[in-house]
Amino acid sequence: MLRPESPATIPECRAAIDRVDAALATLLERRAALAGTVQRLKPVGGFAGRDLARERALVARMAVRAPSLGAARLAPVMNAVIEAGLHLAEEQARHP
Ligand SMILES: C=C(O[C@@H]1C=C(C(=O)O)C=C[C@H]1O)C(=O)O
Repeated sequence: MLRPESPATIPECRAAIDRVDAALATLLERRAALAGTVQRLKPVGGFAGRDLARERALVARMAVRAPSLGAARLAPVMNAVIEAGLHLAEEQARHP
């Protein structure tokens, strides 16, 4: 995890945001790889095997760690993340 910072100027804030985005990109890449492995292991992978109950549960767990955003704001973010992973997995299944 990145250590918390309290930047005071716009350039400092933007530099701190860029550091967070770099960490997010690394985590998103790792997440997509793990979610892709799950798609290959599930009896029905990809969009056809979507598990909305699990998606709601992971959003609820994340909301505990991100209380300002809360589940309602995290849900569309994670929906986009999950769908990006499913699109990638389906593409990789078509072109291994
Ligand atoms: C990864 C899975 O497949 C899908 C993708 C998910 C995800 O990216 O977190 C969650 C649930 C499923 O819709 C899974 O079933 O665990």
